[in-house]
Amino acid sequence: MFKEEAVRLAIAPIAWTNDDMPELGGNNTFEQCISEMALAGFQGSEVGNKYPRSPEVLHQALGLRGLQIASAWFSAHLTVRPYEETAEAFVAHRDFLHAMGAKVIVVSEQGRSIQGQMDTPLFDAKPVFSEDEWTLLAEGLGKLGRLAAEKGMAIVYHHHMGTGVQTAAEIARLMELTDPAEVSLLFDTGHLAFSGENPLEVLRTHLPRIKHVHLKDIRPEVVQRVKAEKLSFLQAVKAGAFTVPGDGCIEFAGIFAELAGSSYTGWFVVEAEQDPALADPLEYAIKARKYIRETSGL
Ligand SMILES: O=C1C[C@@H](O)[C@H](O)[C@@H](O)C1=O
Ligand SMILES: [Co+2]
Repeated sequence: MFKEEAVRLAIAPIAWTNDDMPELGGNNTFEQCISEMALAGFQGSEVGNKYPRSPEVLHQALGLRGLQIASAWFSAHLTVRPYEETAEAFVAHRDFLHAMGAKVIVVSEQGRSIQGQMDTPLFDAKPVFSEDEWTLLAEGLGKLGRLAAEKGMAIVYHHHMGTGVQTAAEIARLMELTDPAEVSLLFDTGHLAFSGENPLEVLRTHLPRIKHVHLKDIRPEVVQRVKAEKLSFLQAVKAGAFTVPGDGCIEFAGIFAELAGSSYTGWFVVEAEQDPALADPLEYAIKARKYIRETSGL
């Protein structure tokens, strides 16, 4: 179904140790995490809070297990802080990822984001950007895109629950305001479904700009609870709102077919943050790998 060598499969360390809540999986080591990724049949990883920041040390540990770095998250604050502050942190992040051989840099604007607030209801309080904020975001992302291009890399914007770019309309606005040569898009199935969007429609609308894919599923009964009980994003994650592809309600067969028929090349990253005490990361990684093989042929 997929063209040979077009797509490689990675898995994010967030199922082993959670960057947003380091107490989740606090006992899981870096070595256990990457060994289990390889054991489950993955070729790549994103970067978690327990990963060594020395490219040499990280290369050595990953190389032993046949893994590569696909990318890593970067929090931008373009709408709330001077551009130079974001740019300085971005360049350090870019150079680390470049040394690791990654081609894309995941960027998410965190200005007025509620994703890290434990008690703020997710469906009541997400930021809605003003015209000035949209301008700051679009112009700042354009500049970050040019900084990425200096190293032959691209930025991929991560739409995210609880942020100013969450809905399909907000994604469309951002894509309109930015230059495709400077700003590409990350397609995260789980965040779109959680927000009430149809992931396949968003994929079809923006396919030429998508350069990175996060595969996560949602448990609809938990999403209902999040709305009814006014839970926050972090409480939703702890309650099990996200799971691996095939374990929730998202229809992945159509999504894989659409991507296979396109010119997409790059990584698919299984990214399903759950409490590792409740959802064994190796068991779920194996489950995801099997489902992707059966549904996409990868
Ligand atoms: O890509 C991601 C990175 C995480 O830190 C984030 O909260 C998660 O939901 C996600 O999609
Ligand atoms: Co994601």
